[in-house]
Amino acid sequence: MKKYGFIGYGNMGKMIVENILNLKIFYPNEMIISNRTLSKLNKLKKDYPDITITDDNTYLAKNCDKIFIFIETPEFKDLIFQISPFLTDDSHIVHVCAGLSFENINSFYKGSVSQVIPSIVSTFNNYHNEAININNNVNNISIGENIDNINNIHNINNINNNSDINNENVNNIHNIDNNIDNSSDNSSNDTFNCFKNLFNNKLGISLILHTNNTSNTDKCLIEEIFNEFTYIQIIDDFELSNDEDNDRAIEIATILTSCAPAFISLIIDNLASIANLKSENKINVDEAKYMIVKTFLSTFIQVDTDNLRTYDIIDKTSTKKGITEIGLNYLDKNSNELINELFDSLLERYDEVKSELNKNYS
Ligand SMILES: NC(=O)C1=CN([C@@H]2O[C@H](COP(=O)(O)OP(=O)(O)OC[C@H]3O[C@@H](n4cnc5c(N)ncnc54)[C@H](OP(=O)(O)O)[C@@H]3O)[C@@H](O)[C@H]2O)C=CC1
Ligand SMILES: O=C(O)[C@@H]1CCC=N1
Repeated sequence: MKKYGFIGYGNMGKMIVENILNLKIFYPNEMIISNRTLSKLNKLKKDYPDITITDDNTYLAKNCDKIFIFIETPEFKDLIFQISPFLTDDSHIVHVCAGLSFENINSFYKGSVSQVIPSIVSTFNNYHNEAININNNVNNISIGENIDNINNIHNINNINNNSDINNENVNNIHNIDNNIDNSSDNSSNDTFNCFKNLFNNKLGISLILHTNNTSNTDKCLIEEIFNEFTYIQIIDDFELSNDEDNDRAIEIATILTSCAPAFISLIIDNLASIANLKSENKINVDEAKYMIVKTFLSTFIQVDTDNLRTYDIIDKTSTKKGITEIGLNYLDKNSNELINELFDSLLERYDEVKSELNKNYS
């Protein structure tokens, strides 16, 4: 029986592997995890003795058809060269490498490939107990139930309509334990629990793309796995179209979903330190952060649930002859340029990364 293989246990690999384990999507004994530095996997092995760990990617490739690759983008080609002797017609490669196009890969590997662009904010593993509680709810949802709700991004076909969610592979995703003890709940995690419940136990967005030689069974398996813990957006079957507009759309979507958590965090930090300075230390940085985060979170929830639209919030906050309006005018005048320049610098960086990849992959 082939296992599920996961190569690379850094930020993305660790998050996704731990989500899969915490949410009991696969049994540990059907997973092989490989990392260049084997010692990084010691804790995982201690926590899940039935999991197989290795630093030998060829061993993993021999024993797995479905292989998830979480290594740095420039390392991808060498890895495929290393494991390709062991890949078969049943192999399916799933990678998370930002900037790597199907065209790049097609120049040296013709098998079926999916690309997933995850986001660090889909992390459930820091909340292990809560994640187990989530599983209680997840178990009540038939796998794939939310797939109908998936949005697509403009110009790009939506989810594969003929995916069969009852197919054999999807049945390999297990939610093992239905009898979860909720007593581990504690009040310090109330916000996180409320948030999870509000958002159907999902955090962050994962963008998903498949090559058109990917079977519906394989597409469905990947979509179902990520659908368990993130909102998924399928960008389907446009690969190898050599359409630069599509590339840009994916890059922008990546910036909005994958890079943005870092930008938002930086804004929180800067707001907090300036609040601390301006209040002459009367509000310390942690207090300021608390106020900012709770306010951001509540604003996002209002907008996300359509309870209050952005327009309503702007309008209802700016009391006539009040204070907010001055700030709104200032931000409106100055933030467009800042955001424009931010996008320009990120897209410029994308072009550099792509040109480097094109050189190496032609
Ligand atoms: N970080 C993010 O928020 C996002 C990242 N991505 C993409 O995910 C990919 C990984 O990023 P990230 O997780 O941040 O990177 P990290 O550097 O945190 O992790 C990379 C991991 O891959 C391991 N590795 C590298 N080469 C090999 C190899 N040949 N065999 C086995 N293991 C190997 C490294 O091992 P070692 O321990 O020896 O260094 C390391 O643990 C990138 O392509 C990035 O574009 C996509 C969306 C979001
Ligand atoms: O910074 C990066 O390259 C990765 C891809 C998107 C988010 N982090």
